Amino acid sequence: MPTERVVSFRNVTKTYEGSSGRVQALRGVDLDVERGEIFGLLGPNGAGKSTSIEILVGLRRPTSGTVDVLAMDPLADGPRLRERVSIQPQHASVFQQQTVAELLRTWASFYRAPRDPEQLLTDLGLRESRDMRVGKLSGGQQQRVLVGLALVGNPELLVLDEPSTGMDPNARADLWRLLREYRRNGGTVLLSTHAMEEAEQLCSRIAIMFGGRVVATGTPTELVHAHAPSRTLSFTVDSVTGLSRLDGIATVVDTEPAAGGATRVHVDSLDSDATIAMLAGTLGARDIDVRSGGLDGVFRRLTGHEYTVESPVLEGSMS
Ligand SMILES: Nc1ncnc2c1ncn2[C@@H]1O[C@H](COP(=O)(O)OP(=O)(O)OP(=O)(O)O)[C@@H](O)[C@H]1O
Repeated sequence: MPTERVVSFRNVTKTYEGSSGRVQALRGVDLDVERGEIFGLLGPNGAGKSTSIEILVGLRRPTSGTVDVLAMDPLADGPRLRERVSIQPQHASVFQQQTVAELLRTWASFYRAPRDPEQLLTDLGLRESRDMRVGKLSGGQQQRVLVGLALVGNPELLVLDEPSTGMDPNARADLWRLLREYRRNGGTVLLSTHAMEEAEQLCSRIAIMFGGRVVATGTPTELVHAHAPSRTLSFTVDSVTGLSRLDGIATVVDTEPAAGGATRVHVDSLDSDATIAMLAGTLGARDIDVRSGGLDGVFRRLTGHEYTVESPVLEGSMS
């Protein structure tokens, strides 16, 4: 099936002039999102996710580079773009006095072909809160309302900046269901997230951002294969004397005593199939457990950091 590019960034840079100097938030971002994707931007604090999103919807002007969204320039074609692209508002604080239903109805009235606000209330798990003032809702419920405001216009492209922040697991499951259904009906989603699980389970493709650049792009599986292919296997053996047979296939990273004088062994391997065959065969290992490094492993490998690390690039502080 031919793909249709919905978003394209080419060598996009953004420099902020701040009180503590110039901050180079984007240092040459290239990004392509195709129609029908749920595309995730993943990266530590300060990587440039929000700046990219704000440029994408025309809220900020890039310092240089080219941005194309549905064949439009977000700055020059703002009003036309906003009919087809919705972004979730960042804060519910400006809507404190309205009830949830009033707010969704008002917002729906801005669009030509909105979704049914009442159905959306049900889909978002907000039916019982429909007559409550937004200011009285919990943080997670307010977050659902903000996502609802982006969805009610029934856009072609839905842009969400950390949509599941503050949501409990049920709310997050509701959100994922809604976004998958929206995609099945032809929609495209671009979202930023700090949650590896969200990126892994929800997103069809991911761009990992770090220090104002996209450092890797691919499906979650492609990224894991390319950047964190090693798996950790844990197993129990009665004797450790045979472990040397794993040389060349797996590396022992830890051992610990287990019940009945046995030993629990943890190894890393790039060839888990061969390792399992050896463990189950000659070594007589039991309780074999296999774990992938997952996107966590990819993230550590590409950024050299655990998650949520500040990484601003302060021009003034560079020699
Ligand atoms: N209005 C602004 N003025 C000056 N610097 C800014 C401004 N907005 C963002 N920055 C800086 O630009 C860099 C990128 O910020 P941005 O908010 O785009 O990152 P992010 O990946 O969205 O981070 P987070 O995960 O914390 O939301 C950071 O160093 C940030 O401090």
